[in-house]
Amino acid sequence: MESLLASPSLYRASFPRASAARCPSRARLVFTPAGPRARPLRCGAKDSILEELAQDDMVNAVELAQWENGKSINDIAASQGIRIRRHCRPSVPLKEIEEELGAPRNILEKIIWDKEVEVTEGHAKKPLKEVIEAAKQAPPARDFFGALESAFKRNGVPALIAEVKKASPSRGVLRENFNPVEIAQAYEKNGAACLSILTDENYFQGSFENLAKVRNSGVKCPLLCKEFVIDKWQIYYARSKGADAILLIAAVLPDLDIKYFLRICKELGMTALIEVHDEREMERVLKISGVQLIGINNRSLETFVVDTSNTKMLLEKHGDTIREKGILVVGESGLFNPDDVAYVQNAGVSAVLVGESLVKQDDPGRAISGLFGKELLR
Ligand SMILES: O=P(O)(O)OC[C@@H](O)[C@@H](O)c1c[nH]c2ccccc12
Repeated sequence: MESLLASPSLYRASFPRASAARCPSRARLVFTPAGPRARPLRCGAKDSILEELAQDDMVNAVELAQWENGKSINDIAASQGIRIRRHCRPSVPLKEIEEELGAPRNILEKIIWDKEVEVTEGHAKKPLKEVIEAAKQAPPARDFFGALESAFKRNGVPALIAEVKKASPSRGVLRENFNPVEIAQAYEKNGAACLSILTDENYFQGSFENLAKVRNSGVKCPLLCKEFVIDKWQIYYARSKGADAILLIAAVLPDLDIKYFLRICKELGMTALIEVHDEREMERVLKISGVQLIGINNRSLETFVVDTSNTKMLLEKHGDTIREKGILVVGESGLFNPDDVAYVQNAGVSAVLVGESLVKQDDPGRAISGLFGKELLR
């Protein structure tokens, strides 16, 4: 079976620089998703993306050493300050996993544990090869980053990424009569630069079907697939359904995974929105080359606490580096009125990601001028 949770950390044994002789010890240590006896690791197999990363010196010595020593993904993550653990065994009943790891420590960890199961099912339904092929057949990706840049210039207020969001674990159902296409069209008509479509079903009542429907409805805005990405399969799948951009959450993904997934996005012509919430995540992400777009989430996905001063605090500290690198920043979550938008704009964002305050109103399209205090030009 193909490596099911295909994050690069689980590809250690197939890393081209790793010698075959050392594979057996790594094979014992590497967590394979279906359990320790799942399959022999393919020692000699190549992963061209990792090969490229290594050649570009994107993979640093510490990362290489971690691989070669067969460190588990949770150890690597913890060494980078990541608190979210993976269980890596989607076919094992959750009860058994909880006996070993304890209950999920917070909602984000729970979401990720469920996502591991979901992604494995996805692989079984549609093998990676097929998904890659479908992604390559899809019409070309639209320029998500460019759309944000030009909308910011055109309007003089942060470009809007308007979110098509039915529900969330913190707020429950936001809109009963939920028609994703109608909402998307209303957003576009009223000046949204880009749209964000939630695809997680379990916690946000979203779907890939919604993404495809919006893409096929004639909406021209570039689309962000709002997903909890842990595996490259999801990126190809999102592209095959029409996504132009994908969210990568630094609280969940070790550096190497971010680098690896960025490379896939580049290959597919997609933009990656890298989400950070705290100082440590921001520092990690700023060290990764090729990052164009950073989202600062004002909401902690671990506690649900929303605090817009988070954007200000992180930009006060890192604004200079961000400007030097030409990175564009998106202020995410908890924005309700023109004062909120002005506050994050003054802090230095060029775009905002807004769901609740638009989707809850009778007319989500008209809600846009209320949010900005003026009409947006398209
Ligand atoms: O509905 P709000 O508070 O306007 O937030 C939108 C968006 O920022 C939020 O949905 C979000 C930001 N990052 C995420 C990661 C996963 C799920 C959801 C999110």
